[in-house]
Amino acid sequence: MTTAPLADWRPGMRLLRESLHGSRGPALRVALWSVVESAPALAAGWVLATALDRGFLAGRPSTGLAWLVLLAVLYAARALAERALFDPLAQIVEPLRDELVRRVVRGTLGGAVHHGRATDAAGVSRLTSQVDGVRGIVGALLRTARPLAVTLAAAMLGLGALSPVLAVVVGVPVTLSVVVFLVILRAVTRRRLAVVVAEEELATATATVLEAGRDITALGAEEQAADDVRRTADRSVDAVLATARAGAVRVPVVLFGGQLPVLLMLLAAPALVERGAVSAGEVVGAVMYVTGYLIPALNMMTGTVAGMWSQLRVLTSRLVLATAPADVPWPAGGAGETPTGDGPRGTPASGVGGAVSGVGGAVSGGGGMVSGVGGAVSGEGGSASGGGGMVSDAEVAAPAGGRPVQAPAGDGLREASAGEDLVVRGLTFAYGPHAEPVLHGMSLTVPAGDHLAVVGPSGIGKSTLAGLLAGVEAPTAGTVTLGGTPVSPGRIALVPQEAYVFAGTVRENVGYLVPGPDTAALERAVEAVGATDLVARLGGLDAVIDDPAGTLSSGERQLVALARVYASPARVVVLDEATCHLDMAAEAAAEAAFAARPGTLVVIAHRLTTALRARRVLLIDGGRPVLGSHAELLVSSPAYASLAGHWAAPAGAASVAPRTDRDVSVT
Ligand SMILES: Nc1ncnc2c1ncn2[C@@H]1O[C@H](COP(=O)(O)OP(=O)(O)OP(=O)(O)O)[C@@H](O)[C@H]1O
Repeated sequence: MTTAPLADWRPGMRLLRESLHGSRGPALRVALWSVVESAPALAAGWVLATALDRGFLAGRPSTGLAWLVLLAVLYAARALAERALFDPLAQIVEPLRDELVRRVVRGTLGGAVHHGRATDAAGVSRLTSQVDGVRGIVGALLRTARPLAVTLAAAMLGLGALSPVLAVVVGVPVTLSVVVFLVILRAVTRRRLAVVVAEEELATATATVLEAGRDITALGAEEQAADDVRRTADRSVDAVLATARAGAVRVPVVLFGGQLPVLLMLLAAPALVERGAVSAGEVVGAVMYVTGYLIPALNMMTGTVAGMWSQLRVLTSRLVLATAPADVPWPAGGAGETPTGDGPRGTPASGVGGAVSGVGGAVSGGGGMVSGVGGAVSGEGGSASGGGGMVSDAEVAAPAGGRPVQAPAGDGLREASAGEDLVVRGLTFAYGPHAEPVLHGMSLTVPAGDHLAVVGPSGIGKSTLAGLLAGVEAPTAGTVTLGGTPVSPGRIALVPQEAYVFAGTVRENVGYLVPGPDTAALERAVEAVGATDLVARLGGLDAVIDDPAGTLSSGERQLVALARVYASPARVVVLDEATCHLDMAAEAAAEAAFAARPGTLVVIAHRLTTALRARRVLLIDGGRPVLGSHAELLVSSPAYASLAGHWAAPAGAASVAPRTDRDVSVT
C-alpha cells in the first residue's frame, strides 16, 4: 500500500502548545510532584546495593532492613505523589478540550463564512471526536509517558551515581536503541496518518452510501456502491496492517536496549567484582535499575506511549486543518472536505421526494349522467344552508344551492360508478403520538369522476391529506375508502411536488406503472401532459436518461412523472403541487389533460388557476374546512376570498367549465 505523506506535525504541536497555554500553574505542580514520584526509581538500586553491601552481606541484617524500610518510605511518598497529581492533571486536560473545540469551531465557521468551505455535518462530528481523541491522548500521555520518562531519567541517574562503569555498560545499548526507535517512530507515525485518512474516507463513503440509499436502489447501483465502500474498507485494513508491521520493530528495540544490558552486566560482573571496580551489591542494584525500571519503561515507551504520541501528532495535524484561518484554502483530503469521485458518491440525487404510489383496480363503469348532491346540507355536528360554503363541525360541507350539472358526454371513466367514490370518514392525523393533529375528524366524499382542488395556507395539511387519500399515510383515526375498501398505495396514484425520475429509458420511466405498455399508449400519455417536445429532445421513448438530476430540470422531471401517472390505469389521481415547476401554460395543459382523463382527480393547488379549473374547491385553513365552487367560496368564505386575493388569476382561467355534475358531498 502507499502511505500518506506525513503532514508537517509542527503546526499541530504548536496548536497543542498554544491550547495548553493557560495551564502553567498546574504544570508546575505536576513537575514538582513528579520529582517526588521518581524518588524510588532514583534511589532503589542504590538503596538495595547499600542494604546488601553494608547490611546483609556484611552480617548486619538489621542495617540491611533499615535501608529497605527507607525504600518502603520512598514508595509511600510516590503513592502520595500519584494521589496529589490527579487534580493538576485534570486542570491541564479539561481546559485543553474546551480550547481546542473553540478553535475548531471558530476555524470551521470562519472557513465557511469567509472562504465558502464545506461544513458537512460528518466533518464537524469527526472533528469533535478528533478533539476528544486529542484530549484523551494528552491525558493518557500525562498519566503514563510522564512518569515513564521521569523514571527512565531517574533510573539512569541513579545507576550513574551507583556505578559509572555499569552505567556505561547499560547506557550505550539503551541510548542506541532509543535513537533507533525515534527514527522508526517517524515511519510509524506516517502509517498512522494513513490509517486516520483511510478511516475518514471509509466513514465518508459509508455515510454517503447510507444517505443516498434510495437513489442507489432506484438507479440499480447497489453493486457499485458496495464495491466503492469495500475498496475503501480494504484500504483501511491495509493501513492498519502496515501500522502493525511498522510497530513490530519495537520488539528488537526492547531486546537490544533492555535485555542486552542485563546480559552484558552479568558477563562483566565477575571480572569487575574481582578487580574491585564494583561490589556485589552494586551489581544487584544495577540489575534492579535495569529490570525494575529501564526495561518496563522501554517497553511502555516503545509500545503504548509511542502509539499515543504518533496518534497525537496525526490528530493535531488534522485539527490544524480545521482551525486554519479563513484565507487558507481547504487542503485536499482535509477534515470537512466534500467527497468527490465516481460511483454513487459522486452521483447527485435526482429529485428524490416520493415516487408514484402505484395503480390499481381494473377499469370499469360506464359513462352516463351523474347527479350531484345539491340543496341543503346537514350533518352530525352542524348544518349548512343558504348561500354556499357553510360548514359543519367536523365535516366538509357542500354549499347549499348547488345545482346538479350534467356532465359532458364522453367523459369516460370519470363518470365511473358510485362504487368508486373516495370516501373520507372522521379522518384524524397527527405526525406523532403527542403531536397536535394536522387533520381532525374530517369527513368528505369525492364522487367517482370528480375534480377537486384543495387549497389552503402553507403548512396547513394539504400534502398530509394527499398522502392519506393515496394511502401513503395511515390515519390516526377514521377511514379513507375507495369503492368501499380502504385505500392503499396500490390503488391511487400520487404525484408529489418533487417528481422522481430514475436512470433508465424514457419508456421505462413513463411505462413504469403500466403492465406491458404499448408504444401508442405511452405516446398518448406523453402528448397529453405536454411532454412531446421534451421526449423528442431527449431522443424519443428509447432514449436513456443517465443522470436525471443533471439533465432534466425540475419541471421536466414533473412532466415525465405526470406522463407516467397519466399512462397508468389508476382510477384516482392525486396531484400534490405536481405542476409547480411548470409555467402557467404548461400547467394548464397538464391539468386539463388529467381533468379529461377518466377517473377522479384531486389537485393540491398552489395557484388560483388550479382552483378555477376544478369542479369543487376544498379550503382547509385551520378552522372548519369549507367546500364549494370557486365562485361560491368567494362569496361565502372570507378566508377563501382573502387567499384568492393573494393569487393572480390570468385572463380566461375562469372559463374552464366543470367536468362533472356530481358535488363533493357531506354524507
Ligand atoms: N413528516 C412530518 N413529520 C412531522 N410533521 C410534519 C411532517 N410532514 C409535515 N408535517 C407538519 O404537518 C403540517 C402540515 O404539513 P403539510 O406538508 O401537509 O402542509 P401543506 O399544507 O401541504 O404545506 P405546503 O403548502 O407548504 O406544502 C405542517 O405543520 C408540517 O410542519
